[in-house]
Amino acid sequence: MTVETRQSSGAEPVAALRLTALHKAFGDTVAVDHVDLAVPQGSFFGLVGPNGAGKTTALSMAVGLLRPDGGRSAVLGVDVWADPDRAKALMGVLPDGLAMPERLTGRELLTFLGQLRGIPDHVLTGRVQELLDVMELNDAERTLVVDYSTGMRKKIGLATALLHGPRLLVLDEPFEAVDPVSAAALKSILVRFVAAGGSVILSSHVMALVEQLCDTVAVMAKGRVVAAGPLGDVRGDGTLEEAFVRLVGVDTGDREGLSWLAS
Ligand SMILES: Nc1ncnc2c1ncn2[C@@H]1O[C@H](COP(=O)(O)OP(=O)(O)OP(=O)(O)O)[C@@H](O)[C@H]1O
Repeated sequence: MTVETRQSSGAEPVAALRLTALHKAFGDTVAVDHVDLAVPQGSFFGLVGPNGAGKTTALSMAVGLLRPDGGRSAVLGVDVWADPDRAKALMGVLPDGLAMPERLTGRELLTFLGQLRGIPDHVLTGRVQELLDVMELNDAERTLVVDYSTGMRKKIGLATALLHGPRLLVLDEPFEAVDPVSAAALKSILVRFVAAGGSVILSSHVMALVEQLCDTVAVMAKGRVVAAGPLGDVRGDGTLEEAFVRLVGVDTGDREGLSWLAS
């Protein structure tokens, strides 16, 4: 598929993902408040924020899983809501709480999804085997996805996101519940994906992981982006965790209460 990699003016590269005034409210709760965000092509982008900041809602709208109340999302210049087929071919998505056909083995699931994507059989068979190898899911050859552990579900979810060779990966908490050995393997896949020109957006609560992997970050709080840019600019002289606490205004002072725990 041909996609634009430069704006028509010729100067600015097209963003891997661009959110423009993206907005969503659930009743009186404004989950995402007119968010503007540009994720540069080739970046490893970390989205962080406290619980309820709006990360999952923003990413769900960005990838076409949740209809926004307003605003736009474009992947490599392709509007996700106006041209979903083209946009979704460019993206691999690991959503929060991924629903997938569960009464299939990992191999069956990947083969089924690859066929839905129109990947020719001779290409698909090799890709499925490679993904099962890399994710170390071969030992679970006869296990149905419904019986997978949480970490195994993350791994098969990431495999489904990679299957069609996307240009952008959007991953909601990809390392949650993944053991350290598997996490190291997943990290190296993602680093290689970015080195080969792909772009990754991941949300995480683990600041050390974001600092280790990401070159660009955005901090969300109360539905808004309160800081975004190169990692070094956002964290300043301290750690990302210190910058996060400063930016979201977390109260870290001593708290009263739970005195019964000290007895
Ligand atoms: N389907 C829904 N119905 C009602 N409110 C919702 C729904 N989804 C999200 N919200 C609300 O929107 C706000 C943002 O939630 P969201 O899940 O996007 O945050 P988050 O940053 O991903 O949080 P976490 O880090 O805890 O996963 C929260 O106040 C949440 O209660």
